[in-house]
Amino acid sequence: MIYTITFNPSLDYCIVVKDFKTGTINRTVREQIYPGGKGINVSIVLKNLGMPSTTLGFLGGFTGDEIERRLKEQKIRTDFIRVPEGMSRINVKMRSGVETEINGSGPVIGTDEMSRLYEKLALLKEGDTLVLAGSIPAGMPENVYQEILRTLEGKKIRTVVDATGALLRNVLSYHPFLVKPNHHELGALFDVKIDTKKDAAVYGEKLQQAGARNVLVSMGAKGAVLLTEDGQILEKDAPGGTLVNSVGAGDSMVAGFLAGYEKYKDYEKALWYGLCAGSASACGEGLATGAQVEKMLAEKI
Ligand SMILES: Nc1ncnc2c1ncn2[C@@H]1O[C@H](COP(=O)(O)OP(=O)(O)OP(=O)(O)O)[C@@H](O)[C@H]1O
Ligand SMILES: O=P(O)(O)OC[C@@]1(O)O[C@H](CO)[C@@H](O)[C@@H]1O
Repeated sequence: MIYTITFNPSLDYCIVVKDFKTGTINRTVREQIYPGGKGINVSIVLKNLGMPSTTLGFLGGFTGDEIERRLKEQKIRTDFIRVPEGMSRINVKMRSGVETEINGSGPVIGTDEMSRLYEKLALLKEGDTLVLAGSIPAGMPENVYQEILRTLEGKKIRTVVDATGALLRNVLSYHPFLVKPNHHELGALFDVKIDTKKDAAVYGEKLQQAGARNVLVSMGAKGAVLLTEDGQILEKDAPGGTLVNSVGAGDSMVAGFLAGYEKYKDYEKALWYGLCAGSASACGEGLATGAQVEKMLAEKI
């Protein structure tokens, strides 16, 4: 079974505003609301690609209820822990020529709720996959991802981490199966600017040297570089298409990679699956559907 953890789920309020201006009233020309948070997005795209998963994490308030209701509506298995105070955040994603995002900080997670998460994680079995993705709520220690990987050590659970900064750096020595920074996030870890696939490979290799088994560096419209545990460096352009909404493109790529790897046990095909899922999300409204990904796979492989 695949499990995704979203520490800080959200309702993504996606709006289109014509000529947005600060300091005045702007009105939307289009608005949509989706359940969000990186782990949740991975679960949604996995479901769209025919792979079941269970969403773990923390929810609070009426926004938390709505996130869960929408996931259940999509027949996605949920096993969230409720926080007694505060509400899950609403993240604003605005398109007005460019994309602007305002992400909330989310409710405080208490020690009781954290213990309940560890109880759930203790039930994971050999062969399961755990995806840790996204930011953590304010006040939570930055070693939390590392602690989770530490408790799973030796259990033969495949771990995937899509996080930034210290959250990512701290897990590397626990040999995650996959880490997926984008090129900006990878550059920030080493205080460099990464613009080319060659540089992405150079710095991606440093993550492998620090312990990651496979490193997938996504580069937006430019595609991605995959460094595999068997020593391959695979570079691939993204399938073409016009950007509509990049929210969740990276999460879709993680889902596509996992689905492709599960299906073919082949890194090159998994990379291509990931790219097609990422691009199908980026070039359409909402997250990639199974049909959109299939269409891209069929056209370009
Ligand atoms: N403008 C685009 N055109 C086509 N494909 C895109 C575009 N942007 C992203 N993608 C696809 O999605 C994948 C992941 O994108 P990106 O590198 O932006 O991830 P990310 O920064 O983690 O995304 P996000 O944080 O927006 O979810 C890319 O490798 C590519 O396949
Ligand atoms: O604040 P975080 O946890 O880093 O990112 C949260 C978020 O921006 O990531 C997803 C897209 O990847 C959205 O659904 C969600 O709003």
